[in-house]
Amino acid sequence: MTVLEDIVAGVREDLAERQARRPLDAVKEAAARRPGARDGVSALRGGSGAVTVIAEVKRSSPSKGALASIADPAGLAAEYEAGGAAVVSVLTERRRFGGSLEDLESVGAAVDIPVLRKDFVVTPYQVWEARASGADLVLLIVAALEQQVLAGLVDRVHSLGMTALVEAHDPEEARRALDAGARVVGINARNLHTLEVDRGVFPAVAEVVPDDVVRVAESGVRGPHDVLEYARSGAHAVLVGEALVTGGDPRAAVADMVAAGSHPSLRTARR
Ligand SMILES: O=C(O)c1ccccc1NCC(=O)[C@H](O)[C@H](O)COP(=O)(O)O
Repeated sequence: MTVLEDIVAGVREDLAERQARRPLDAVKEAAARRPGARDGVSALRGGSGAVTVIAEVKRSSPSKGALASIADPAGLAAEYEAGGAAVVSVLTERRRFGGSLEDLESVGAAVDIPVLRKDFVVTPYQVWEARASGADLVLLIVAALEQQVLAGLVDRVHSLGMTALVEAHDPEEARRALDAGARVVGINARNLHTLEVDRGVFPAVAEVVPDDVVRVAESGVRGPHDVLEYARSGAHAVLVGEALVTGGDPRAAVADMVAAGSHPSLRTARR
C-alpha cells in the first residue's frame, strides 16, 4: 500500500463514522445556512501581478511527524492574514496531520480571506461538509481519484460556489486536472511515494497549465528565496506549511514571503 492509499483508507474510516453520526441532509442544511463562499480565484490572482501566499495551519505530517501543537488555529490564521496571506489552508485530516473540521470552522470565523479545506477528499459528502464548515476552497488530489470521480467533485465544489484547488504531481496529472475543469492547479513538489520534496518538478508541470488557470506551487518553500524561484518558474501562488508553523514569527514569515512575491523584477517577467 502506498502512503497515499494508507492515508485515504484512514480518511474513509473516519468519514464513515461522521456519516453515521450526521446524515448528508443535515450537512446540506448546515451548508445552506452559510453565507456565500469567498472568491478563491481572485484572492490567489492578487491585484498587481504579485505571487500570493497560501499559509497553512499544519500540526504534523507523515514526512516530519509533529511540527507544532497549535492550540489556537484561529489566532495563527489571524497572524497569517495580518502578514498578508491571500488564503489560509487548514489541514482537516485527523490521523496524520492532527487537524479537524473544528479547526476549519474556527479559522473561517477569524479571518476575512478565503479558507481552504486541505484533506483527502474522495466523496461529495466531504465537499458538502467543507462548505458547512465555512470552507471557500477545497483541495482535490488527482492521484487519489479516478477521472470521472475527480470531474464530479470539481463540479460539486464549483456548484457550491467554492473553488477547487486540484493537485498534480506530474504533467499527466496536470492534464487530468484541466480536463476535469480545474481553474486552480496545485503542483506539489512532495512525491507521495517517497515523501521527498523536489522543487525542480514545478517548471515541467507548470508548462502544461495555461496562464488563465492559477498555478500554485506546493510544498518545500523554506523562505523568500524559494517564493522568488517559484515565481520565476511561473507560479501565481505558493502554499507554505512547515516553514510558517516552525519559524516562531508567522506574521513576519508570511510578510517576508509576500514581499518576495512582489519583487519588482517579477512585474516584467510575468503576466
Ligand atoms: O506533508 C507531508 O508530509 C505530506 C505527506 C503526504 C501527503 C501530503 C502531505 N502534505 C500535504 C501538503 O501538501 C503540504 O502540507 C503543503 O504543501 C505544505 O508543505 P510544506 O510547506 O512543505 O509543509
